[in-house]
Amino acid sequence: MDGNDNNSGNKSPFAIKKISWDGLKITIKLFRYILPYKGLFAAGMLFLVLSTATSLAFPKLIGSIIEVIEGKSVYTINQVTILLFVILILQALFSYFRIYLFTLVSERSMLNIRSDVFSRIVTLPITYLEQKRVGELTSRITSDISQLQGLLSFTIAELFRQIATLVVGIGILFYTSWKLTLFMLATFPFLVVASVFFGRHMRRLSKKAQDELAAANVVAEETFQSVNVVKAFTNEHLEISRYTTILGRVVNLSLYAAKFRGGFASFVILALFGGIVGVVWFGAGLVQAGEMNLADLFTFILYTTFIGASISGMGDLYAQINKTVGASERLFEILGEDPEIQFEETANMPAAKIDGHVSYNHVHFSYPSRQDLPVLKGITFDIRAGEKIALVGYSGAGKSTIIQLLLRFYDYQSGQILIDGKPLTEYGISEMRKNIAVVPQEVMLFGGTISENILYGKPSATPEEVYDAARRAHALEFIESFPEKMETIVGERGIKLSGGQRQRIAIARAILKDPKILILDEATSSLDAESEKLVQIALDELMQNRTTIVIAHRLATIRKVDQIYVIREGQIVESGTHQQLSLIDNGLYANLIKLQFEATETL
Ligand SMILES: Nc1ncnc2c1ncn2[C@@H]1O[C@H](COP(=O)(O)OP(=O)(O)OP(=O)(O)O)[C@@H](O)[C@H]1O
Repeated sequence: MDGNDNNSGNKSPFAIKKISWDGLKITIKLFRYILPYKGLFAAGMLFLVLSTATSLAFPKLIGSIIEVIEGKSVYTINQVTILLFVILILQALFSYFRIYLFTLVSERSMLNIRSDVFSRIVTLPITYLEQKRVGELTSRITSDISQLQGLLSFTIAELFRQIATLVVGIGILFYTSWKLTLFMLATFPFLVVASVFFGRHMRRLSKKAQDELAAANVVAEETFQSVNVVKAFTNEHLEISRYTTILGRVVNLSLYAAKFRGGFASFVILALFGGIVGVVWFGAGLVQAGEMNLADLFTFILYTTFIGASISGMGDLYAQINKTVGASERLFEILGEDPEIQFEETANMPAAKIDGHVSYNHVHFSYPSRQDLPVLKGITFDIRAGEKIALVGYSGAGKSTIIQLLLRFYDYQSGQILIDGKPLTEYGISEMRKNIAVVPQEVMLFGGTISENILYGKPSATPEEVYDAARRAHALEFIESFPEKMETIVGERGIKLSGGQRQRIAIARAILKDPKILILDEATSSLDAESEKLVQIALDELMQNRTTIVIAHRLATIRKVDQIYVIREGQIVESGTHQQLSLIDNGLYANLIKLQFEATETL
């Protein structure tokens, strides 16, 4: 499965595809998002037809003016001019409604696609999301969807207009003078062949430039995301040169492409006007021979320019459709992935009623991305409801992995995890996660107020409950010291909270969630004594009457737990209370204690 998933990422970024039938079908499938607005869309189409018709009537009317000048018309110049104005006004009105209606439909349907793609992304399993870069996922809901929007608000109209101009225009031309039409059409193959040739090459170049630009964006994004690391390593210079190197490639490619685009534009001018000169020459002969009148020649030339412009625009249009098909395929790939949970479930599913008895029986696991490397090799332990245990061991031993399995981020390969005697897999993912709260090592706060951040634990909580949770987490001490109190903005654009303060917010979140099972991933860095004491008191409060698993990094804090499991290379090598384990001669736990003790001594 994973291999297949990766395949799409391995395709050469420069591979240029023809618009495939399958791709088109996918794009058409996305049109189901327009269905709710089909009335508006049909009205837009009507205005498109009308505005195209009025623009096609234009050359005919100019021809009529010539007829008036030649004295061959029953109308006066003023009458024809008024008609021209009426047509102009109508065209302006029709275009206005066409643009407005198409934009309305595209904005509304894009809103739905965007939110569907976003909800699909957040409900996809971690295994899928891990393979993607954040920038890649972001560009799905930004540039790919904008591309589709372009299709709706611009490309469809252009496509229709150009095809209509071509078909109706050539029809009128045949009607006016079939001889001149055949002559004119004979010059077209040049334009068409050259358009196809140049168009294909241009697409290849612009795809390359786009890929390079995307790579540059990834560099920029990664730099901004970890700007602290960049600065701490004084690697600004490295990042700037990484970015400018890629930008240089983008510019070179674009300049190379510009040469072609320039050449193509010159060619179009030559071919188009050359064709017109040819038509004028041939047509003038026909007029002289009395086979055609002057007004028809005028009309003819105007239609020819319209048609020529349509044909030369076809290449661009093809490229647009090609890009849209690509974007739809990528969007559909995401929409076609199976989510781990239904989006409605995350909001509405109540927490499973459990006591919190957790047992692991011979659990074996390796990560999907590294299947050959067993990470857990037969983990067995039992935590009765309300008991507290700690997982201890060197970095990389598998402690966090044990927790990730409980949260169902991944599925284990063999063995069993039971909650209250029932296999974990028999519970719904959401109903089980609603019973678990995690106080992570690094607390991440969302941009917003403190109260919003605490509410993250239970979005339906009342302000009193939030206040109470903050009090029990000993967070009120610092929250009350801010002038805006609970409404203080934190996160990227707000004030920065200290590590201990952020931890107490996370504890308040967990208190509000009121879970049966609690996971404490201890912060590796120690807090100052005062903060440490407050966090510890808050944690003691939180742990009461909950099954608790502590991933312990600083052993001083776990003396009170009921049982300690020492993990080494995916196996439990020692278990017992702090007392029992510290007495084992040359035991791993005893050694870890000694190491930490020595480390604190030397500080
Ligand atoms: N998402 C992942 N994909 C592949 N391998 C992973 C993934 N996460 C962890 N591992 C690997 O699994 C092993 C166990 O990692 P784990 O994070 O469980 O260790 P840990 O005991 O929690 O370490 P630490 O104390 O440093 O957090 C490591 O070898 C790690 O490289």
